[in-house]
This record gives sequence, C-alpha cells and structure tokens, in this order.
Amino acid sequence: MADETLPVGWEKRLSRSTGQHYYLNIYTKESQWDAPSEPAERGQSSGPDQVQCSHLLVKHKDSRRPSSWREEVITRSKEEALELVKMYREQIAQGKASFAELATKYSDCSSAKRGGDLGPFGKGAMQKPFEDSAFSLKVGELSDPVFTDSGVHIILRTV
Ligand SMILES: O=C(N[C@H](Cc1nc2ccccc2[nH]1)C(=O)O)c1cc2ccccc2s1
Repeated sequence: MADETLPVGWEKRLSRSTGQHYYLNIYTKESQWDAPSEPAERGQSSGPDQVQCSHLLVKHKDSRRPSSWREEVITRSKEEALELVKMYREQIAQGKASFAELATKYSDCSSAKRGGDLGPFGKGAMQKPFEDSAFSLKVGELSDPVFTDSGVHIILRTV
C-alpha cells in the first residue's frame, strides 16, 4: 500500500475493536474513519505556545533565595516587598519611568541586567503563578503584583 502522507495535524490509528484504521485530529482529539484531505482544524483558540515577558522582582526574607546582585542578604518582609512593587507599578503606569529603567535598577532577578527581559518561554518553564499571569496578559499589558516562591513580581508581556 502506498505510503500515506497525511495533511498536517492528523495521525493514523488502528481501532482495536474493529481492526479498521481511523484518523485522529491531534489538536482536538476528534477522530474520523475517512482519510482527511485537509490540514486538521485547531478547534478553540488555545492561545500562544510561547510568550516573551520582562519582569521586576522584589525579593523578601522568605524568598526561595533571599539574595541578589543588589543585596547579599535580603531582610525586607513580604509586605514591604509588595509596597515597593506597587510603587514601581504606579510610576510605570503614570509614565514617570520606563519598565526597563526600574527593572534594571531595582529587580532582584539577574534578568535586571537585560532590563528584566526573560526571553521567550513556553508553559512549564516558569513557576505556575508567574506562568498563569504571563499567559493571561495581552502584548504590552502590565500585570498586577504576582507572588511566587522567588518573591513579588510585576510582569510586562512584550511579545
Ligand atoms: O530564575 C531566575 N532568576 C532568579 C529569580 C527569579 N525567579 C523567577 C520566577 C519566575 C520568573 C522569573 C524569575 N526570576 C534569581 O536570580 O534568583 C532567572 C533569571 C533569568 C535571566 C535571564 C533569563 C531568564 C531568567 S530566569
């Protein structure tokens, strides 16, 4: 039987109950008996595979690693970290400072050297609260404060 090249997004499977082949849409997991002639529909828009974000992180004494390029031993409380993040967010939202300028000066993440840029990432790469916020943002949107084991973040989606 000639090698069957399927349109993108389909897989050929064997039905255990009938011994017949069927075709599975790998996006929607729907199946059909007839060989497809068109690329598989992607179904509901599942959002982007990757996003690119910059962030400004303020660590606190209970952070996973309470140390950074800025401060060898970080002793501020989580509440104090949140007040700082809210103050930075307000300055950015009012146009008094750019995100990159404040991240470069004040972020406790080593990405501060890149204006807070983390580069592109997919799901599973970052701590879940950070991922959930990043993938919920529109391009250009600034998050509310986000809490992870690393500390308190604001996130700017750039791509
Ligand atoms: O995990 C990092 N840095 C940690 C702090 C931290 N914790 C994070 C949690 C989520 C997203 C970014 C985060 N950055 C540290 O310096 O203690 C990363 C630094 C950089 C630098 C460039 C690109 C990606 C990354 S991820």
